[in-house]
Amino acid sequence: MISVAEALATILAGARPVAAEMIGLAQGGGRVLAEDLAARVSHPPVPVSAMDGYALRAADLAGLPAALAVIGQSAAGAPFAGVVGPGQAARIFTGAALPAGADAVVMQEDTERQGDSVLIKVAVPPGKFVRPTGLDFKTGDVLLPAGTVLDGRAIGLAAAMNIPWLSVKRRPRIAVLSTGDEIAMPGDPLGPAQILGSNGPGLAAFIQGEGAEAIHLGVARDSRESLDAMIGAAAGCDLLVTTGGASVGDYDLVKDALSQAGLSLGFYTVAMRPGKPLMFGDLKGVPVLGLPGNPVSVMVCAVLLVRPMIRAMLGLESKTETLAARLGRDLPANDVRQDYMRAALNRQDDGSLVATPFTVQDSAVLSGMVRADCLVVRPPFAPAATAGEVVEIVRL
Ligand SMILES: Nc1nc2c(c(=O)[nH]1)N[C@H]1C(S)=C(S)[C@@H](COP(=O)(O)OP(=O)(O)OC[C@H]3O[C@@H](n4cnc5c(N)ncnc54)[C@H](O)[C@@H]3O)O[C@H]1N2
Ligand code: MOO
Repeated sequence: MISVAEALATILAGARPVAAEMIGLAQGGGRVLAEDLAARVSHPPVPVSAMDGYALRAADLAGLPAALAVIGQSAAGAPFAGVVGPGQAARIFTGAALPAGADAVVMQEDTERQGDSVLIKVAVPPGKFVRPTGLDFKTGDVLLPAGTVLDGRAIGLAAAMNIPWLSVKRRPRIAVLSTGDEIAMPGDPLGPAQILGSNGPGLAAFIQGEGAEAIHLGVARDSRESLDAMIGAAAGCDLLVTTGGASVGDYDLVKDALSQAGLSLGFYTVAMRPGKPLMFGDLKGVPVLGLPGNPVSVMVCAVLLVRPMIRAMLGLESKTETLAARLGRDLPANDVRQDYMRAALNRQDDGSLVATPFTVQDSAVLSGMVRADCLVVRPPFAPAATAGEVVEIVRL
């Protein structure tokens, strides 16, 4: 059995970075930029008003109120072509270009319109309520560097930068293979001892959420024929994740089937709970992560191993973030396996976090994994701990 840190290092060493592809801007949400994005325009392109009001020359407001002749109007998209001279003003609206000659804007609320003139009741300095050219950004500014994960803010900014196409990292293609004679899929007719397969759908959703593409190969039966046929379908993927059939029972055939198919084994069994019968290797250029069948083991391994692997393939920081929290209850001493205990997380009045591991930690209890806010990390051979002690947690 190797340590979790060794297992992770081996897995990450097997992650190959994916290449780039071009997509339309509208498809960019959640994708990772492969190249720096530089603005192709300045924003705003010309000085514009930040308010509805009057564009004028600040120097005309030495004596108040000041009566100015209104000589035209500038609306967003329909600028005033004339020049605002001394003693003159132009009606202006938010986002409209500041007319030549004007150097400030007075808000409508501080004015009184009187036919063809306007009475200005407040003085403003030059530049007031004027957004200068390039206030937001200028042509050539690199605003979104390579490696940015594009969220709504970034997509909006790219649009404002006049970027219709994006070079992004290709989504890693991850094949998911569930195994087991007992597995039926939701909606299937159920035999007497069958259970519903949660690992495939759960893993696929997790993988999609991490910015990769999940390819569900289906459920292999506990036979070499079925396994051999389905393993072959993973050729060309960036990673194959199997679930189940990883332990030492008579029907745990996944490792043998993969070995026969040409797997070069990296490791088998990791000192972690859940997730001990974990396997990693290389199948003719496709990294293979063999997870145990227990649904909680699968989800914990997804968080701790599959996520970093996907992030490494996308060129993103792969280290799992941990936080400090106080224990909400006493815990016994730990054994040789690093424990990831499902726990509730609450914030105390003083702002500190308290993590309370559930009393049932069975790796078959998926509802507990879903109820959990975090995993409490217990290192191998950690001594008994009392409530209030500081522990490391991984938020879910
Ligand atoms: N003698 C030993 N027995 C076991 C050991 C051991 O060290 N010695 N390790 C235990 C641990 S820890 C784990 S974890 C399990 C892992 O076993 P397998 O990977 O072989 O998993 P299976 O036996 O195929 O399944 C375990 C459990 O999970 C259910 N399962 C499987 N696939 C799915 C699925 N797609 N969706 C939902 N549930 C699934 C399956 O029905 C079993 O109940 O081994 C222990 N035994
Ligand atoms: O390692 Mo198993 O995943 O403890 O249940």
